[in-house]
Amino acid sequence: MGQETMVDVGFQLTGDWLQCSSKRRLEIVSPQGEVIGRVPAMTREEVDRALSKSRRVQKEWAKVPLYERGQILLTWADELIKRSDEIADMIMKEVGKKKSSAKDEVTRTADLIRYTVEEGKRIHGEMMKGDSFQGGSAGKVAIIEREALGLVLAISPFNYPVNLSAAKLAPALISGNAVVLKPATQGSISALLMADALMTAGLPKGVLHVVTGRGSEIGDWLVAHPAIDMISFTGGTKTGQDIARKAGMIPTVLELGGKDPAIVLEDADVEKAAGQIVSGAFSYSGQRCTAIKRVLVMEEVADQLVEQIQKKVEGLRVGLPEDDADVTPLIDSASADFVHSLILDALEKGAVSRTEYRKEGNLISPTVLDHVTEEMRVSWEEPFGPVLPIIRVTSEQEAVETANQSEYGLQASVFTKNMDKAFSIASQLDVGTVQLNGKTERGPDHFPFLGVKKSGAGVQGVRKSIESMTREKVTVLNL
Ligand SMILES: NC(=O)C1=CN([C@@H]2O[C@H](COP(=O)(O)OP(=O)(O)OC[C@H]3O[C@@H](n4cnc5c(N)ncnc54)[C@H](OP(=O)(O)O)[C@@H]3O)[C@@H](O)[C@H]2O)C=CC1
Ligand SMILES: O=C(O)[C@H](O)COP(=O)(O)O
Repeated sequence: MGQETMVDVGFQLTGDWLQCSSKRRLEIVSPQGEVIGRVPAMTREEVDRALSKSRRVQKEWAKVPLYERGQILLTWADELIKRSDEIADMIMKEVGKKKSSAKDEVTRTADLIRYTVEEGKRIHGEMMKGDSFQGGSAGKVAIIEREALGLVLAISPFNYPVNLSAAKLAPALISGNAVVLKPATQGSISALLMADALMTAGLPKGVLHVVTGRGSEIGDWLVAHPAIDMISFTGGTKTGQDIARKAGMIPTVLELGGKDPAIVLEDADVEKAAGQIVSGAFSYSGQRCTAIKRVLVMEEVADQLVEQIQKKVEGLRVGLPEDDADVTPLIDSASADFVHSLILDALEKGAVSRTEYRKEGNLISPTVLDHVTEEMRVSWEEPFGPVLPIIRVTSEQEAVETANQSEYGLQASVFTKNMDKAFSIASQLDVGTVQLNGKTERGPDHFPFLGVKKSGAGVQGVRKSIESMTREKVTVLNL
């Protein structure tokens, strides 16, 4: 893709850069409000055309020896590293992530692809003999293999446009699936650059299609398309619920919203906890599903913790991604207005701001709200922005109950030096993952990653993703 096509990119159809027949384009507007490019708004007919050959192409791809599929993916990882500056630059412009984090996203993606290839090669299936079951015969032998599901629909969100797309593509492709990727509209140029690196690496034409267009316009068409065999979605809870309803019997993995609490007990290393909480709450301006989105702190250490948090927040750089600021403008004005409304609601209801609150366009200063109570929306709603509510509690039981009252259940952190208490609290929390004395986060990427309640269904993480995109196939030998 040359420099001019960066401004007006085509879409990936059967491995070629094509322009849409409809000539309709979507403008990609940066968080600072600048138009940085245009992508095609594909029509339903074009989506149909893209998907119609997928089944045949997938069957051919699944026959390519696993080692060779792996080599293509490894070349893709190398290619991403070669182009990491260009891709990181686009991530920075398109979704407003600071350059160093954008670069980390590309490196992390290459690492994830390499690990996926290793893991994919080690999935060998199993063999069972009938005589281990009462009355069964040793002459009956089951060979259990894992085979690709077919065509995987990967739908990714804006906040990791490269990493969360590749985290679906790599496991799908290593196990012999074809993929149609629908990236978030804001983030789609970065995703297309990533896909271009994969085509350069030698992925056969038609194994991957990248479909651009508003989810609200083509999403339903894609999700309910008869060619789709599996859906891997990361994004908001409401969108995920809609998809689950429309997908019917198609297997789905959904990674959705969160309201991750950090529980701080009276014996915690308060300074360490504050450092982890600030990094967990404010990196990429809080636009992470795993961001710490509320603190539940024991009254005895609350003042001390708040003071440490405040000090560390004052050290955050607020500004533009180009200046490598920690807190940068939010993805769009709707998000910024939503976060603003949560902060105002809390302040009106008596929360005390420990930081000076400012909003300029989509840039919201990192905001620490103390004495937050359950009447305030920010106690329960996911801001996806740089605001941290502090809720003071008087017992561990209260902390656990408040944590579990959320409709979300992605992750939680517990800070304490008492490991017995830590494990006891962890066992009571209704979440996918509990981090003891560390911030909530997805990585390392080979760990299982999942949400319960409205945070998701199914599990990602390299091996788990491969398993979710394959099924068992049993052949029985009757000797
Ligand atoms: N648990 C997890 O792993 C993660 C969860 N998230 C969650 O995602 C949200 C923020 O991401 P955001 O991108 O705004 O989420 P959205 O749910 O708005 O969008 C996610 C993806 O879904 C697409 N989409 C929108 N409507 C439909 C539809 N009807 N059918 C099919 N696809 C559709 C979007 O396309 P388009 O952009 O064109 O609208 C985009 O590609 C937060 O709630 C966050 O917590 C984010 C990252 C990780
Ligand atoms: O998209 C997200 O927010 C994630 O999947 C979380 O990833 P992270 O914990 O590595 O930021």
